[in-house]
Amino acid sequence: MPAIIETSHQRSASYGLCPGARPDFSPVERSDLSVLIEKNLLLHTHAVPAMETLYQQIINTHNMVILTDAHGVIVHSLGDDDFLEKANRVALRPGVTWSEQSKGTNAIGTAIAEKVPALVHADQHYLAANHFLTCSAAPITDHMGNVIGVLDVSGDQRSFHKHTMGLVRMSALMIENQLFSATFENAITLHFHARPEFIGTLMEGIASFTPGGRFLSANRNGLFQLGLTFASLQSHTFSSLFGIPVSSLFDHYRTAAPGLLNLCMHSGVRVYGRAQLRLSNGAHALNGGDDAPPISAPAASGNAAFLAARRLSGLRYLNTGDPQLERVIEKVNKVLGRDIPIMIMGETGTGKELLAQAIHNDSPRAAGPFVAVNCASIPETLIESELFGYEDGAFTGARKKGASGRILQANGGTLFLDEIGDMPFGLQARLLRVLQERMVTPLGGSKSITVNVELICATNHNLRDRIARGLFREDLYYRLNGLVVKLPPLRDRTDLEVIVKKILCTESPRGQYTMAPEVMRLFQQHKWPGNFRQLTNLLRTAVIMAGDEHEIGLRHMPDDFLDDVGAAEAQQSVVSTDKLIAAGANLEEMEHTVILKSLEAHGGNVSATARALGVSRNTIYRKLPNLK
Ligand SMILES: Nc1ncnc2c1ncn2[C@@H]1O[C@H](COP(=O)(O)OP(=O)(O)OP(=O)(O)O)[C@@H](O)[C@H]1O
Repeated sequence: MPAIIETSHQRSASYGLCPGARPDFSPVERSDLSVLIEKNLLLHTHAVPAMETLYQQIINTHNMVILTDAHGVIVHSLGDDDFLEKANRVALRPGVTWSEQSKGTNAIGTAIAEKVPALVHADQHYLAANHFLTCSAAPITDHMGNVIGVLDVSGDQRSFHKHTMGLVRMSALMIENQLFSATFENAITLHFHARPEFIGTLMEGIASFTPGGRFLSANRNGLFQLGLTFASLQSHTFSSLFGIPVSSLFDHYRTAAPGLLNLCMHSGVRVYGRAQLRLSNGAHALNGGDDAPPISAPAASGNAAFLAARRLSGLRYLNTGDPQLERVIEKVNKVLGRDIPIMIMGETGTGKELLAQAIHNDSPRAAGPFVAVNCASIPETLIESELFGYEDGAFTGARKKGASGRILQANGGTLFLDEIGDMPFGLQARLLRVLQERMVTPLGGSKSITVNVELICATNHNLRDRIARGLFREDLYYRLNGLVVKLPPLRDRTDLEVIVKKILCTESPRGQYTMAPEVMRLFQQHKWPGNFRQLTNLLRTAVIMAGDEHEIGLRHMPDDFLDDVGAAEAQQSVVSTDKLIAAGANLEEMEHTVILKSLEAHGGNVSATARALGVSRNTIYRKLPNLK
């Protein structure tokens, strides 16, 4: 008999239980049962979906799935009818307690007593009346490590299956992780694992920190990976555990970088991570995708922790030393909170949305919602209902209860209309009316609702040009352009090196990567048509390519980038060949010059040079035998 069962039998005897005795079957009163469910509501809410999924795995196997509270009282059960009848005979039903004190050795009671998963099979049960059972139970713990309930699968002992225990443990873990995610408000949470593919799975570690970086708690796998007990973690902070400031985690979250953070734990073990911010109104957003829900306002304004978290994404974090951008920030700062619409111009990827979010975060409306709408990405037929909302049954396909619309959702906060130049002409008049009257009327509705939104628009079109072509209303244009600011494209910024360092730091917060000078030179020359979006993606890939190497060189650059810069190089060479021709150089000399120039640009990397010039490496070696 396993040691855990033997110890449990001794405990059962010490409770004065007799193996042959008829156990106490009396369930609690029905009314007490509702109090019990009420008391365990959070556990019940998160456990029921997991129990249903678990039940689907074991359906028709003469088993049942059971949830108990911390004392072993059954709160909820699901089971096969034929087995339920048998189970009833031993009172495996809601309201009955299965603690060891009441039933002797059994999986539920023993899991609670030992705080570990327990499998109790047939005659391992203390009471002879329960020998026909086989039971697998796993305790469910809260964020402090306290057992708050037990998940159990019990069935006829002839139906024993060796995988049942594994299923129960995984389901209990799933419930714990869900409870953990619902626990902390105003916290930044790190989801981490040594293997990136495990993030988002049951195996991930989850650790929550206050916005100031103080450790709050970690789930079971988080504690395991950190290698510290819950008690000893209480004195830790994000930076004492991961060696970087918690602001890096916010930075990663703020830039919505789809890549994972590469972190080094205090133990020296490397892990990958992703940040999640949970705010006091229950709104949360996972980084890593355009479909992340917008952050909306907390119920009560003035929440210090919430505002602290927001400020970490403010305007001053965008200022990396470029004088043009400094002027933009200066101007914007002057109109903050003055009810002046801001129009942001700039090429794609120059950070228009990030600037709009930073303006909101620094404005007196920071505690209100920030709602972003991209007018170019919503089909013309849907944009009206998306913006203005609609009443019950306003059009075919409308949701039964209607929808509030994005303008109303931004009430009390900021509405960011991206690509405003693409707003259908017909709707522009409606938008103008909303801005002038500060009222919105949902589609199909007759009542107007007062709204109070700060408006920020962005465009990369020349709106004057669109007005001249009859595509944009002049009156709306004048209503929108209170303060017009222009974000410089990356190629015109003087702070490229700082930007690169900042992005590298976000991608790999320990700052272990530097750029090879020849790559930086190419970066300075490149036109960056995709601006920040292109640069961020390129660096993200380069960091992965570099792996354990500390310097990012040309060999870590993607081919399309090398092709682009190669083509530009070649063009520059053509210009200089004019000079060579004028100087009377022959073809061979010109070829030498072009190859040498390209080699220089590629830091002497023959493969990159060959790729850029569209020839094989052998050709390069043949033309420049001294290279070998
Ligand atoms: N200053 C910055 N530092 C780091 N990353 C930035 C910065 N500005 C923008 N980015 C990143 O570049 C990407 C594009 O930014 P954003 O969406 O704000 O640009 P945009 O001008 O609104 O683009 P579009 O015109 O295509 O909508 C985002 O992933 C953003 O996180």
